Amino acid sequence: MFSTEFLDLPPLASAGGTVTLPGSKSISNRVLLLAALSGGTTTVHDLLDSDDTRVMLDALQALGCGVRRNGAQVQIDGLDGRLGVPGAKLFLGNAGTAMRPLTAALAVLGGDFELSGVPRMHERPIGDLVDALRQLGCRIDYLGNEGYPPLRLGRPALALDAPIRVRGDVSSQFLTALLMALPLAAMHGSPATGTGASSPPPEGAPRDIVIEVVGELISKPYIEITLKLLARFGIDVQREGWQRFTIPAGARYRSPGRIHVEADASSASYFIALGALAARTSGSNGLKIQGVGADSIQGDIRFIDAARLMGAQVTGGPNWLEVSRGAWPLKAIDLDCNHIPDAAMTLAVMALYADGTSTLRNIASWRVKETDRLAAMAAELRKLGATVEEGADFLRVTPPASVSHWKAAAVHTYDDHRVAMCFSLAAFNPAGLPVRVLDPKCVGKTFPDYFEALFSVTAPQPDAVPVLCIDGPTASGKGTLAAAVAERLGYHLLDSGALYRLSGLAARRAGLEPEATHADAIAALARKLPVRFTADHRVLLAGEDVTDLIRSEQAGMDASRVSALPAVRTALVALQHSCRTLPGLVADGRDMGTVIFPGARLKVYLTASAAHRAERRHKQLISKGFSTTMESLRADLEARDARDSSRSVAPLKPAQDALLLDNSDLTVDQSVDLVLSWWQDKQPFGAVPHD
Ligand SMILES: Nc1ncnc2c1ncn2[C@@H]1O[C@H](COP(=O)(O)OP(=O)(O)O)[C@@H](O)[C@H]1O
Ligand SMILES: Nc1ccn([C@@H]2O[C@H](COP(=O)(O)OP(=O)(O)O)[C@@H](O)[C@H]2O)c(=O)n1
Repeated sequence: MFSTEFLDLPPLASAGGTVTLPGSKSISNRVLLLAALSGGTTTVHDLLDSDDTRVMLDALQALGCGVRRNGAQVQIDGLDGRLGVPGAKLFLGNAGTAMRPLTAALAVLGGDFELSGVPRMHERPIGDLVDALRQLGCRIDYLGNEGYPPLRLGRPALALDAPIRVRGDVSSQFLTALLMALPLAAMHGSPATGTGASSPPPEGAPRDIVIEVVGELISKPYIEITLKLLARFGIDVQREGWQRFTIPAGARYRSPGRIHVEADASSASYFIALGALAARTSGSNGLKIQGVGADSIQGDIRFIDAARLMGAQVTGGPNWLEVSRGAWPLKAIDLDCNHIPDAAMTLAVMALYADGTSTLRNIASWRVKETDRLAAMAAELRKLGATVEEGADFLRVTPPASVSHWKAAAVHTYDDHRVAMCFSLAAFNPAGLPVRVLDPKCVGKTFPDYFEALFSVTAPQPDAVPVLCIDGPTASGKGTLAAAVAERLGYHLLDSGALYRLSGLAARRAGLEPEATHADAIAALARKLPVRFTADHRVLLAGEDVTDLIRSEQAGMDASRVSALPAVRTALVALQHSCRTLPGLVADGRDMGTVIFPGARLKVYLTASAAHRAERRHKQLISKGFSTTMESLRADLEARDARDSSRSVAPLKPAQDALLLDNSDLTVDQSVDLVLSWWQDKQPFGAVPHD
């Protein structure tokens, strides 16, 4: 996951290959709650690992459920309708799929619970659910604003004789919450008085429980998911149209033992759109999406129909889809999107590539999601150059009038995963502009590795992957600076010195003195270096961890000597070029800006006085347990400077267009901030990274 302040997406050109999607958020959290309410143990396969599911798992654990994780598999020891650790205070982040069903289940069960979340959660209405629950005798108090979390739940005196009425026109999550909670009452009958949290509700006469929906029910497909999952857990709800739902008397949750979570159909929408709007990467067979098929139980899968209307070609099987570009430009649409509220956001971005004005209707529910999505989408689409009309419940998008009307935008994401994922698709703009996504980690809500998945199936426009070079003499702080800058930008890091150090080590191990007579043999070793850089910054040579070994002064000297051999330098070129991958690269060395990446967008030539460098290296080596003296170090580094600067091939010198930075009197943080400000100046997003 990218946890950077922003992520710059270079202009993208094509898509191809296979992407495997994470499990659905809606299904994951419903399954977790149902497993918790059932008796026995449920093994959940392919559970989504995200902020919202973690929130739910933590809450269930706090309520006394056994939770065991084993990769994408989780075992839940259910409590057979007897959930409840009295006095539990549950923090539910911004997870509506946890807040609503838990409110209902805990309010029906009774106990002293407090449910709260992040500030945005306290702006998301819950009054209609609370009204419905109060109607049936639940005791619920608002701890903040009337109609919104946080909530305190007390002990109910359930009255289930009359049908329970719930509004269906604000969010279908209210009805889902009631459908999942009320079998608790049907299971035990309706107690006349409140029940203790830790003791089972007393038995009464089991009776049918009826829910009536007031107003037109929105997001019906989500209710279908709820009903299908309830059936898997032994509860067969009878439905009359979308107005009346009956939970039969004596209904009882039964664990299915094991259950698989489908991949998220809303997440699939970004890749369906990608296949529809990107050219096919040469040599690939189009874009395959693994984990969800056209017969999915999730309503958002109907996004396929909308994408087809816009021109996408979609085929598929039970657990996969294949998408490619059909009509191009895409065809403008005018569509009622009530049945695909989440995925419809993706259509708004596809509309940027359409042949006219598109209108998305009946999407008022966007206003009460993670953010006011109608306002958010309108504002961010406008930043890209689109003309947008925002109505109470519709959005009308006209693409930029011509290529030159597209604008490079820093997209604000409002802590809303879907806004971030949608706008990544703007990187296919015909103007070849990059797109900045602010706060990219918000995708953690449902799809933590979204951007990694996107990069794995997309190809950039030629030469579009940005490179930032940092060259300079030994111990000037290149490695430190490069690593910090790469981390702040979310870019890959090329420590080219390590490649020369590894080549020197490989030569030594092969019994070759690092000198000209062995140049070809060492070059042959360098060309096939069995090197691997791990995510935790270790360097492996043929599987052996040599991270510390290659940092000795001896290894540095050997590196300097092999690096003077032209054949070795040539042998390492392809490996260095192969590191330039999405979303970008920070390259550290001696000739990054002069030879390897001459077209790099920013080149920094980093120096510090010999005295400062010797002192820094001394501290560094002593802290790693190597014994050395300042005098020998200074002599070594001056010898290395001389050799690096005087060699015939790729001598150490600043590139003509490099910016010089003498950091003798700067701290590491000051150097990092300065280089990032230079980088920022090269971007088309304006001076400040925020809007
Ligand atoms: N601006 C700086 N001020 C003080 N010390 C620094 C600075 N930059 C780097 N250092 C320290 O100097 C040492 C050598 O830095 P390193 O990044 O390994 O240099 P290089 O890659 O250029 O050989 C490290 O211990 C590092 O923490
Ligand atoms: N791009 C590069 C990187 C390193 N090198 C050589 O490899 C040696 C080790 O590189 P390094 O960056 O790890 O060295 P230090 O700067 O840390 O001493 C240097 O002394 C250079 O001679 C090079 O020639 N070209």
